[in-house]
Amino acid sequence: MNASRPNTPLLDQVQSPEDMKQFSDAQLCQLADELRQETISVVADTGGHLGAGLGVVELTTAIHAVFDTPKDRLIWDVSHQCYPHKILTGRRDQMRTIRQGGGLSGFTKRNESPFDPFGAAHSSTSISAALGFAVARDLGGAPEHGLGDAIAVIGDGALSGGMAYEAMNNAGHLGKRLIVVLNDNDMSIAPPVGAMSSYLSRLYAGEPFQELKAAAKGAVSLLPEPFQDGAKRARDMLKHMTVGGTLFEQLGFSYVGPIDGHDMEQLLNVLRTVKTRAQGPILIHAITQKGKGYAPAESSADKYHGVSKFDVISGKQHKAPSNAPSYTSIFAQSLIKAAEKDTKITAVTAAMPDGTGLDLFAERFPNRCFDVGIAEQHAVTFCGGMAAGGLKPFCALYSTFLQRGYDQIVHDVAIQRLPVRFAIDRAGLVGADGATHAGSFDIAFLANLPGFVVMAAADEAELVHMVATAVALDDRPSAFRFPRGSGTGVDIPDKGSVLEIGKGRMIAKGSKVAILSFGARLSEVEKACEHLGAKGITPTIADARFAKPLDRDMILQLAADHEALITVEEGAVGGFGSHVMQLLSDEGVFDHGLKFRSMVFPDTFIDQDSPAKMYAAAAMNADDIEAKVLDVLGVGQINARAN
Ligand SMILES: Cc1ncc(C[n+]2csc(CCOP(=O)(O)OP(=O)(O)O)c2C)c(N)n1
Ligand SMILES: CC(=O)[C@@H](O)[C@H](O)COP(=O)(O)O
Ligand SMILES: [Mg+2]
Repeated sequence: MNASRPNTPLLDQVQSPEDMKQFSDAQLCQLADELRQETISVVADTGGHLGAGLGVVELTTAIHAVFDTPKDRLIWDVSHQCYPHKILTGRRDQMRTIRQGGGLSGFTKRNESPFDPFGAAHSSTSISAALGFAVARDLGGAPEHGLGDAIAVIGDGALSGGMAYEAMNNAGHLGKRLIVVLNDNDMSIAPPVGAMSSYLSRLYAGEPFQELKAAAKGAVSLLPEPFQDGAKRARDMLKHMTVGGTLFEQLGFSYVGPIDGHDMEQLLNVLRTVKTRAQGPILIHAITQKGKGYAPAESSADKYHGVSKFDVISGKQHKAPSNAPSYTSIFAQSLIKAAEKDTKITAVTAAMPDGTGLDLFAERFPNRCFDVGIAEQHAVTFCGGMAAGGLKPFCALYSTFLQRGYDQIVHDVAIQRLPVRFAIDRAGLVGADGATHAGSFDIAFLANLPGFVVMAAADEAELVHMVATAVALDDRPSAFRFPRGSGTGVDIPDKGSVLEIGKGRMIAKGSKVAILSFGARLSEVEKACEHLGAKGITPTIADARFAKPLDRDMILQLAADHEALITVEEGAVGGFGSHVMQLLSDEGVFDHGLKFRSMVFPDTFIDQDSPAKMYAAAAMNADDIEAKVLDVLGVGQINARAN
């Protein structure tokens, strides 16, 4: 814990936004300052998402001061910027548990507070959800707190996601009262990309910001004509403030801005006027700074998007030492090596260049690396097009975000049997980001697609081989998955070997029970078998490598040679184990009495914790595997432990 806590006399009086209502504007300014210090102090102790929260401190304070939350529904896009919001909405005392087991979520969550009307963590959903609340309000839906205004706060990065436009298209057509605040800090996780980002910059680049500030003192003048009393004067002023009809106006929104999202006076004036006068959809364009008010964040390249615990004075983060390189870096290095030899290799990231390691690839091959923004659907089809055009695209996405592009995988890749290579990072349970970020479903949703090759790396050496295999596999789509974090520390081959498609490998020959692992649980399987060995039980261990196509020969042989077969995978039901079961059933193996167990994630969403504890909750650690073996062999756990 950082020694001193900030002095927060006003914040100490706020248990809920209701308590802010009697504050003067000057006090609200001070409250925002205190909120910023408190946010820094919390995240220094816990780690988590910091830069985005610091950028919306004034916005958060002003929205809660002006609007009537939770009756007015405030929806944070992605919601990684929600820490100040949580502090103001009755959760300050629990903030130091954030992202930990049993603690607060790092994102908004419906079951955590009525002030979180809609859960988020994946991007670009806020306008759709807010529009849903607006329609529910107008059609008489009246849950617990009644329904007031619907307010979406969406970042410029999130605005690169297609859903945001689908929602604006619908909202502009419906014409319902809906408030969208565009929190434009000219940053995503990495610097933002794309034509939309350039467009937003043009909306304020040439503007004399100080003049705007002055103009905003009379906030009414910020509003478009329908809301103006002095229509003519305001129209003239608006001409200075926007670059002619904005895209948002063309879509049917009233556009207000750009305004200074750190100027409380401006924000309060604008929000109060919007609250009083808005009729249809309105977009308030607020210019903010990611990391605002904390020098180490402001000056760092990533604006302290996501940080470990850190020292408040120096800003130095306490990163846990690692004994092995990360899977991500092994993937990136392997791909770079392959791309040095094969000029057809390209790589695509959806706004996660650092997270996927493609920042390294981009340094080496700037023309062959594409950051498409938060646009996973486009990323997949874009790769489909490149593959159809004769390139060898690697679509590098986190498992959880790949979910966004599923129809594109089916329709634009699999049905056309296009050789897109999916490098699926963050497969399995990821830890502090919790259920929204768990990579649980990709095995199931890919292995059921005809023609797909689906691999999982048991360790970082295997990952090197799988990259080589994917490069070589040029007649159909393929995917290889690997977990978040450090590898196991095995020797890493200089050069990957191309694996035989659909062939697993034997790790250890034993008897009675065979454990067939798919992916990175293999080390836990080996640990379990060490313990079992001490009890006189020596399972056979095999690494399947492929969930599709299955190694039929190996699986049928394991079934023939053992009393029991157990599959283990880091994924939900419907994946590898289900395919093995289908094979065994089709081949009539169960007719002859094979005992079969499939270890998969339970049918629940597992909340955030350390990965080891999440795997314990999923009953998939070494001791769970050991217990499963004992159970299937009918050996009592207690007796076995006593032996
Ligand atoms: C669908 C999806 N893809 C990727 C991400 C990862 N991600 C989380 S925050 C973020 C950047 C968001 O930028 P912006 O909306 O501008 O918010 P800021 O952090 O700048 O406040 C990204 C890419 C995500 N949450 N959801
Ligand atoms: C909010 C979000 O989606 C990302 O910031 C995510 O938390 C990053 O996760 P990694 O730390 O695994 O890259
Ligand atoms: Mg941003």
